[in-house]
Parts: sequence; C-alpha cells; structure tokens
Amino acid sequence: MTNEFVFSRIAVGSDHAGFQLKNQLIQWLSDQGLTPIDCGCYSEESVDYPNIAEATCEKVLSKEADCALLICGTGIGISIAANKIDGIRAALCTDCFSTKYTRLHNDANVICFGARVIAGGLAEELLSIFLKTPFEGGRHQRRVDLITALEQK
Ligand SMILES: O=C[C@H](O)[C@H](O)[C@H](O)COP(=O)(O)O
Repeated sequence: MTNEFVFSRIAVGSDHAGFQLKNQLIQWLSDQGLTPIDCGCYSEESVDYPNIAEATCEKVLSKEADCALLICGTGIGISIAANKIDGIRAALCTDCFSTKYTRLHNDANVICFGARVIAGGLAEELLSIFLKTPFEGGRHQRRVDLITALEQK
C-alpha cells in the first residue's frame, strides 16, 4: 500500500442502520481531501438497502464516482444487492488483509461495512487501505474478466 489515494470521488450510501457511520466516514473522507458523494439515506428513518445500493452504484457506473462505500447493519444485505448490478464488484470488509487483497486481486469497486459489526475506527482504517491499494492486474485481470463474462450469461 502506498500513502497515495488511488480513488478520489467516492459515492457513499447507507440504510438507516448505517446512517451514523456513513456521516462519520463522509467527514473522514472530507478530512483526507477526498470528494464524498452522499447518496443517502438522510435520516435514521427506516429505508430499504437495495434501493440505496442501486442509487449509489449508479454513480460508479456513470463514472461520476471512482468507487463506492455502502453501509447497512451487517454489510451483507447491501453487498448482496450491489453484486447483482453488472459492473459492480462489492466486497464486505471486516479485516485489513481481505480489504487489501480485494483491491489487489479482485479490483473491487465497492467496499461494504456492517455498522452493527465494526467500530468507526476500524472502518476508517479499512477504508484508507481500500482507497490506497491499486489493482495488481496480470493473472487477476483474466479472473476479473471471467467475472464480467458471468454477467453476460
Ligand atoms: O443486511 C441487511 C442489513 O443489515 C439491514 O441494515 C438490516 O436488515 C436492517 O434491519 P432493521 O430494519 O431491523 O433495522
């Protein structure tokens, strides 16, 4: 990992369970000089995470954002929803090693957190790793291409 960010415009979305962590991480991104794009939700009123996943990932597909951060209670529902969208490779991250390697090997373009699972400090650390780690390419590009081909079957 370098000290340089490889992404600068980050679409950020959460459901009600992730609302407070979303706000914390949007502030953290701004403090790093990065550009968060808040895709909701905008209160702790109950909302449905598949809709948030769709709206947030659309920013990546349209190239308005370079990558995305999604948060729900466990991180599981919102990552399942995001991975239904062609062109999205969403990784639910809870540890440093997986976070680093989902960028190096999978070229993940969405990182997902469970706000009811990890604390804010760890989320900041994992987000930093994700945003600073480039894709390795090589043999991993072939595998990512095979994932993309699965979308077209
Ligand atoms: O995978 C789903 C997420 O963890 C949701 O954040 C969770 O299911 C929301 O639950 P509730 O509506 O009980 O807050």
